[in-house]
Amino acid sequence: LRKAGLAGEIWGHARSEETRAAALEIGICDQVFETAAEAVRGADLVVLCVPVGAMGAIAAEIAPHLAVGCTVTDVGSVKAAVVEAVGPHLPAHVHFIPGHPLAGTEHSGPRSGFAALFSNRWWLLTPLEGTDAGALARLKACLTGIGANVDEMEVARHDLVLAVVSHTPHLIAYTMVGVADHLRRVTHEEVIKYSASGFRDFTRIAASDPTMWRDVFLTNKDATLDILGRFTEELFMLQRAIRMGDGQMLHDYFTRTRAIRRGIIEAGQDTAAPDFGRGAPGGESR
Ligand SMILES: NC(=O)c1ccc[n+]([C@@H]2O[C@H](COP(=O)([O-])OP(=O)(O)OC[C@H]3O[C@@H](n4cnc5c(N)ncnc54)[C@H](O)[C@@H]3O)[C@@H](O)[C@H]2O)c1
Ligand SMILES: O=C(O)C(=O)C[C@]1(C(=O)O)C=C[C@@H](O)C=C1
Repeated sequence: LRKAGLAGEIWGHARSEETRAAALEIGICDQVFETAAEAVRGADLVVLCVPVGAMGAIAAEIAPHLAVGCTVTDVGSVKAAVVEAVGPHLPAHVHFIPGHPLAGTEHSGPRSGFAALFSNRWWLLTPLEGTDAGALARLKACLTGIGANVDEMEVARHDLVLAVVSHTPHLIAYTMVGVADHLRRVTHEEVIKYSASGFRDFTRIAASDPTMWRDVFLTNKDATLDILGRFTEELFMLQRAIRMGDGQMLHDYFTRTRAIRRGIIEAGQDTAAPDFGRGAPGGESR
């Protein structure tokens, strides 16, 4: 927002003195406050950026302090749970428009942010019934102004789609790294020492914030369990093909998945390109 010149003043809140000081030091906030209530005073736009499970408490705290006509949005990875937790606290004189940028890294904290993070990435909005058209248009203009591609989606559909493209893949990465860690004890560290790039990508994902991902799975339970069930069925099918020596089945399957990957690249949605280590000041490199 700052780089695009889209905000007059940016005020922030974080619980720890260290995080507030970092936000001032790197210049992403003009002022920081010890409470969320102080940080939202007189704001045109409020963005909630806490783990999904913490959204409700923050909404309750800020609700009495929100200006008339203010837009409240969020960046939570799950939408139904946020709508349920935040919506009831907000007064009728504010516009609540839930959102989710499909961009991020395994790093946390203000020093992991960088101006190009949302550039050419999807930012999904899940407007609720009766959302003010003017407020929605202003928020969209703001997000496209920072380089994001904005789309609208219905809340339940968002949670199902994200269970496929983000939540379940994270669970699989966590599991695979757990399996390797268990094996490491048997193989005297060779697993980690010789891990090839496929496994290294899994370890990057599995290094993501534990609180954030705990909340994702606790709040997008049904969709994740549905996709995980389908994943397990496919896995058993592949397991059987390996056991039976069914090379044709394996080849056909991998040909299909290769086409999906190529489709993603052709659509310009390849996320492998950014160098997160370089792009995230202060963040660890991959
Ligand atoms: N990291 C990603 O890849 C990514 C991408 C899209 C959306 N999101 C969503 O964005 C939100 C924030 O994630 P982030 O990656 O910016 O995390 P982050 O760790 O950088 O920031 C979260 C902040 O919330 C604070 N916090 C945690 N629990 C809190 C509580 N109970 N009360 C008040 N503050 C609390 C933390 O101290 C931290 O300052 C989450 O809802 C996450 O699901 C993350
Ligand atoms: O590349 C990463 O580190 C991410 O996992 C980012 C990622 C994802 O693509 O799944 C993670 C969670 C989100 O809610 C949005 C984006």
